[in-house]
Amino acid sequence: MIDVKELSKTYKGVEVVNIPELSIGKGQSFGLVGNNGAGKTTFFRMILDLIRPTTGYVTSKEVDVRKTEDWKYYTGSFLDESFLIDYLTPDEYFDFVGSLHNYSPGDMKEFLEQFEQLFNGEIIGKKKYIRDLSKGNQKKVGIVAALMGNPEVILLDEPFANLDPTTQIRLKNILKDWKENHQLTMLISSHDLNHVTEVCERIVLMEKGDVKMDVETNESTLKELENYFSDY
Ligand SMILES: Nc1ncnc2c1ncn2[C@@H]1O[C@H](COP(=O)(O)OP(=O)(O)OP(=O)(O)O)[C@@H](O)[C@H]1O
Repeated sequence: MIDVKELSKTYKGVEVVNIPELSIGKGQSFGLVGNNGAGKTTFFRMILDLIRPTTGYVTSKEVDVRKTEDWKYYTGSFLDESFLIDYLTPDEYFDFVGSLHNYSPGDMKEFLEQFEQLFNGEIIGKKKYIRDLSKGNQKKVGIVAALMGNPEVILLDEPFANLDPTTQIRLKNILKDWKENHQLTMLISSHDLNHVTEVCERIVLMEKGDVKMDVETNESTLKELENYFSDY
């Protein structure tokens, strides 16, 4: 589904991403971990064609993401708040994103109903601008908007950060459900080793731009990661 070849990014002579080859299959849940500055967000930004690689390329369904817009129709993403339109209310923002996917009011109602628990009564119908929401609630808006249009692929940067424990558990269940029932390909970067190993069937660990570990998640993965980071 997503393939990376000879991908690198260099800033001022420092290589911050260097991934010779990596493939993410359709329906895979792919977890990306690594300390601050490891290159996770830079990697995701290159997948989304938000920054230009220094070398190499990313393909989605075998087409270079820099060469067409086709992948944008089946790819949802939420990397940070800059993906939102913060002078809108969540309702207005969902209507806007929904209009891009030709959602009818009925479609929208049905779609949003799935997230009632996640929203916890704080998002819909509150007449609050997105910029005035808490960081966690902004994140909920961004993640839910990224799921609109039933994407085939979703990229989420730190989806669990800023969420309260109850919401983290709800989000985990939503992500697992979408992977199961919508065959969603998920790319998730996270510092939360517990959550990411629970949600993702594959874990890639980056350090200073390089892939240091690429494993299928099993019962010892969490321990291995904890050991890796504690010995770092
Ligand atoms: N526009 C830029 N100009 C210069 N350096 C940059 C730029 N963007 C990112 N970097 C550097 O690239 C490296 C990788 O950053 P990146 O944000 O991808 O790491 P990360 O793994 O997502 O980190 P974190 O876990 O802190 O979010 C860092 O050293 C960062 O300072």
